[in-house]
Amino acid sequence: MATDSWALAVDEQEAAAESLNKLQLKEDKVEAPKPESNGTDPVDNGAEKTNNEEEKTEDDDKEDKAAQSLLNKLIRNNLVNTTNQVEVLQRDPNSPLYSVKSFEELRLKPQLLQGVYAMGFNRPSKIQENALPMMLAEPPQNLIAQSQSGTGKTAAFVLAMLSSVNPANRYPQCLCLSPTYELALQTGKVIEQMGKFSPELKLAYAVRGNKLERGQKVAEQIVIGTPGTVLDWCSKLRFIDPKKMKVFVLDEADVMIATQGHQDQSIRIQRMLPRDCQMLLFSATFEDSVWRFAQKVVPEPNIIKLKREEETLDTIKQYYVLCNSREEKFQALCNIYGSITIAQAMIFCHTRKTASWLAGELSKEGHQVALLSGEMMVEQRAAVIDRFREGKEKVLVTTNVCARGIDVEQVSVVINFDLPVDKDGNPDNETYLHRIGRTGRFGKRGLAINMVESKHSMNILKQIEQHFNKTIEKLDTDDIDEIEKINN
Ligand SMILES: Nc1ncnc2c1ncn2[C@@H]1O[C@H](COP(=O)(O)OP(=O)(O)OP(=O)(O)O)[C@@H](O)[C@H]1O
Repeated sequence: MATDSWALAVDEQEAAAESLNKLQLKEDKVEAPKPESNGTDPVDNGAEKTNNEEEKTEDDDKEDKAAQSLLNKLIRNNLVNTTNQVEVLQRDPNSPLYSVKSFEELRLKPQLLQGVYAMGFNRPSKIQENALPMMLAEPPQNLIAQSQSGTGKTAAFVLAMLSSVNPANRYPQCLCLSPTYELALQTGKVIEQMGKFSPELKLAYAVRGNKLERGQKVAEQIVIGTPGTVLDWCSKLRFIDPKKMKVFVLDEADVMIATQGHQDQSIRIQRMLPRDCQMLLFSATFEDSVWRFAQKVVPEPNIIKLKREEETLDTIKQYYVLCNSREEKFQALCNIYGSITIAQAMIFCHTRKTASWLAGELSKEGHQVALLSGEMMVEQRAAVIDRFREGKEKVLVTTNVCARGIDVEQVSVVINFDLPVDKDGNPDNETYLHRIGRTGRFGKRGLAINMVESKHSMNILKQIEQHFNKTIEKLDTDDIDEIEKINN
């Protein structure tokens, strides 16, 4: 497998850099000054927010699905540990259900099997067990597959594409759509790695900045690209003949539909493909909007879903600490650090401003602190997470960005310096679960400590307690004996 003429040329780096910059979230906005605290007991203080519960600015850690997906790929080098079961809905329930426990059973071409093993894959993942036989079946089967990120979807459809290509034919036979330039590049890398022992198979990148001569035809058998450029190559520019496609993959459908333009372009591309082209669609999540899109793109699909493991907080001890101000919260944190041994901790703040203030204060106290926030480039975030994972820093201060997906085994304590709330100020239970789920992984015991600084945040805490039907106990951080007990 090689990328020849279409491998990104130097003069196209500009487009790449521009595209990468898009992943950089906007700069902090200056926040309006807040009124002074009246200094009364926050818990009896009405439902008002205190001066320390800053409003999030609109752009503060705006959710960027493409950035999160890229980050997950950059920081992950292994399959997500999952014991989940797969649910398979076959289009033809009469055909025997077939799943494989080994790659040999798939009767892959020897070079591909070699590629699979060279990547360090010993056996198929849960989703691959069921998806691969379906994708490699004769006649080809359409598939809509949903499973969490990191469960092996990319590897599965790459194998399906590589298997169906006829290397003797020098025109595109497999087309894969990715939502962004960077994600296309990541998938391209997997295609190159897995196709390493098949030098006759070639890959082209249909991404912005990759220009061909007028009248030229793509000779590579596999094309990976973003919807806008692929559409141009298939229609206006006619670099590709869509009628010859055998496999069409739409990857990261949930990220794709976050951009309306991409959704429309994908549908237009799909309509140019021949009826017998195999359609495969993958997504990590499946809200209604994704389903509606999937059904437009994939006719008569087989469906594979990974049943979500019930997330449980049973192994995590949860406490709250009552404070009056941001400074008191910080003091409580210092008391906790002074009393118990903490291998590694993650501390979550509501805004970037609080996070950087807290990181500064903790550094002054002599802690090795890493700060992770939304205005960093995705590559920088990945580097911070890697360092933390390696134990170079013991404390990671962060906002909601990156609450998901970070998997650091050493994290023994999660601190909600600010409780998670949604944009309307209501408790964000899902984020709470994700945050405190950073500790207590794989059945280990973990500790979660919530800082409460007003009646408002106490109400939020109570609602979180009710939602999870789990008592969150009060902790007096002025009492060293009491703090020591929580670690037992
Ligand atoms: N059968 C396997 N055995 C071991 N590792 C695997 C296997 N399949 C995939 N992997 C590895 O697991 C990681 C995640 O796989 P992959 O990227 O295919 O997941 P994904 O579900 O497509 O994730 P995303 O939703 O983020 O795109 C990769 O590092 C990949 O190399």
